[in-house]
Amino acid sequence: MTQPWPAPTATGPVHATVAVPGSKSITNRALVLAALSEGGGTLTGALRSRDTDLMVDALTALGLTVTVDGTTVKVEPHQGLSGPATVDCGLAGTVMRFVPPAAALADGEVAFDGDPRARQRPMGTVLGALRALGADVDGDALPFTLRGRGRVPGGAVTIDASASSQFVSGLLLAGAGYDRGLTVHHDGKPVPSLPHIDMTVAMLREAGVEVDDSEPNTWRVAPGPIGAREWAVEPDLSNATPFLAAAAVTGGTVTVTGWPERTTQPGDAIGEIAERMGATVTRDTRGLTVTGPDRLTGLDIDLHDVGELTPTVAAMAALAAGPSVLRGIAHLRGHETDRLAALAAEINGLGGVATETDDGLAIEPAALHGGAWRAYADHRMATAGAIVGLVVPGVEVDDIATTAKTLPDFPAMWRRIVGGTSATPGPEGTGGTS
Ligand SMILES: O=C(O)C1=C[C@@H](OP(=O)(O)O)[C@@H](O)[C@H](O)C1
Ligand SMILES: C=C(OP(=O)(O)O)C(=O)O
Repeated sequence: MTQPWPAPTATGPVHATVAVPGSKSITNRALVLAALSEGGGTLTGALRSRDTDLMVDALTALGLTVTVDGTTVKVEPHQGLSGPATVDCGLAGTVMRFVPPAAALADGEVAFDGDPRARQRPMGTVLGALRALGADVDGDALPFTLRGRGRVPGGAVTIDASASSQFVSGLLLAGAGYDRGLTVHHDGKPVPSLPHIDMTVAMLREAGVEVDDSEPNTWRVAPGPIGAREWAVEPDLSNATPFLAAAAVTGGTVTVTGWPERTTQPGDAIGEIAERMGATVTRDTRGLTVTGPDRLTGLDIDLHDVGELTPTVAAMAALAAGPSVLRGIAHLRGHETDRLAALAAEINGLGGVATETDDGLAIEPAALHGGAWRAYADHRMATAGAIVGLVVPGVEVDDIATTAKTLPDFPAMWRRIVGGTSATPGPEGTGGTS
């Protein structure tokens, strides 16, 4: 356990320009697609973090040559994946849900495990689907072993993806490699994080794969080769949200540079959310800029499509002048931690009034005081504590190092923006010196 991190308190409005490193979701999809393309692939602007290192390590364990030079990552041309191999999923949903469907195409045994909490994250749907598609794998959760036979028959499968969009994305990413391709049909409560499935579909198409998503809740991937290509990774817009929140909660102005004009990243929704809470938001050639009001207003919002933003939005809501209701996010109970329980506990621990509902959180305005803020090994819980600490003196995050999951340089970048200088990625692209 690291030392508690005294969250820096802003002495006035935060003004900064921030460049965030590449998107976790795009980086790990591009790596999987390069691993399934005989020509490999090159990523520029890739994220370097625990989750993406775990993906690189997984592909290396499966016999590929992956070279990493700063934020350029190259998967060399290859003849396919092979075992025996051991894959450490850490706590990365993208590794535990994306690699097994790809590894089913490997020749040889592949053993998967991860952090203690990863063993509790929902996984049975993916393994059940792989069995139905003809892969040889036991179990319903980590750890498990997959016995790859170099090919998967594929075909149609019906799953309940209401616990995670990653179940669908993982299967789709590998489906073109299955003999008969793949049709995934969802049957159950609505699938969360649909923009992340749109991201998967868009990237598959960019790699030359035919995907039919014209029918709601059904995705068809035609069998065929995946093209080798260069992937220019967009900045991680979810990781940008704490920095924009810093402006929103202090009445300052923060610009995140390189904001894409069009994107499938759910982080794009932060503009509309900040506006609804009273901030002014502009998009121009410099990026996306948020200017905070004197005091944020609360909001009632369905975050089902953009659940990844919940910790940031909850932190903003805890500092707002009016009540908020965050809905549509029951599936967050299966994230890095039970995020609904964790957010309610930590906000209440500082004197706030947050209640878990069936599918989200209700947060009432309250005067917060300093105290401990637990991160629960969850990068976004840690950054939510940092946001609260900007305006509430004496907040101490127990494990700020957990931000290394997707943004290893978060503490340094945060210190710089609170100190009034710009934060840009360093030579390794992980948010170094400005
Ligand atoms: O596919 C992806 O890259 C992701 C999908 C979402 O997962 P869920 O659908 O489980 O929320 C999101 O929360 C996660 O951070 C990344
Ligand atoms: C839910 C998240 O991560 P994972 O990819 O591990 O599911 C997240 O980053 O908010």
